[in-house]
Amino acid sequence: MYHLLKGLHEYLTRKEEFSVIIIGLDGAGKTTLLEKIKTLYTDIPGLSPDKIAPTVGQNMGKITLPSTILKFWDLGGQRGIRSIWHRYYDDCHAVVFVIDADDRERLSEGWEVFDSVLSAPQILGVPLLLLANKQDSPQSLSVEEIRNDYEEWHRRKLESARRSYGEDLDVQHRAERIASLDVMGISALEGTGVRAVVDWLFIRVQNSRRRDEQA
Ligand SMILES: Nc1nc2c(ncn2[C@@H]2O[C@H](COP(=O)(O)OP(=O)(O)OP(=O)(O)O)[C@@H](O)[C@H]2O)c(=O)[nH]1
Ligand SMILES: [Mg+2]
Repeated sequence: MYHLLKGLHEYLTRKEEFSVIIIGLDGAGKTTLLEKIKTLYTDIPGLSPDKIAPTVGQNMGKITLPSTILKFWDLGGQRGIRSIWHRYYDDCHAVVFVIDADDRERLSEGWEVFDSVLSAPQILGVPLLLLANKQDSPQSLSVEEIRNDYEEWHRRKLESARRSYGEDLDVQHRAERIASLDVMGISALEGTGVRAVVDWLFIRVQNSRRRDEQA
């Protein structure tokens, strides 16, 4: 009887675990975001920003939500480390791409990398969120400006690709993904917008799981 009740209790209180990867260029604020998420959602506060060093490899953090555990993988963004990202693609349920909206000089480098993430076959159907970080900085580009900048960059890239190689078969699919792309503004440093990001992830991982089950 005890085992039966224990089993029933475990069944009723079980939590499903989903993996979220946080990627983007070095210095975009990924680890600052993960540490802020830990502070807001766990009993153990995350590292304060002055204790955060560039990530060599990965950091992991878990948070518990109603019937759900979100497991975050914050991956190093330096050029030489980006080659490990793809190893996490097969097992992730959502992708968060962080852009430094305060660093105009590295925007096109960021879009180049973002574009390769968008076209990675393993994550074509996975929920993807673009974050315009550092909104606390007065010079930072707004969410609208970030979206426009990416669309403009992408349009220019397509034009030059068309000139060199003709029409790309993948264009239609990519255009749809960009049109439905969600972009949110946050300050990982101050925590503004961070709860909205976690809410978005919570809803999207549940919805995409349901679609998997129906398929
Ligand atoms: N003003 C401001 N600065 C931020 C914000 N988020 C991060 N930073 C700063 O940006 C710098 C880089 O932050 P990290 O979190 O280490 O960046 P990262 O994306 O993890 O970098 P890598 O680990 O090298 O890939 C640090 O000096 C942070 O304090 C933010 O929201 N606002
Ligand atoms: Mg880091």
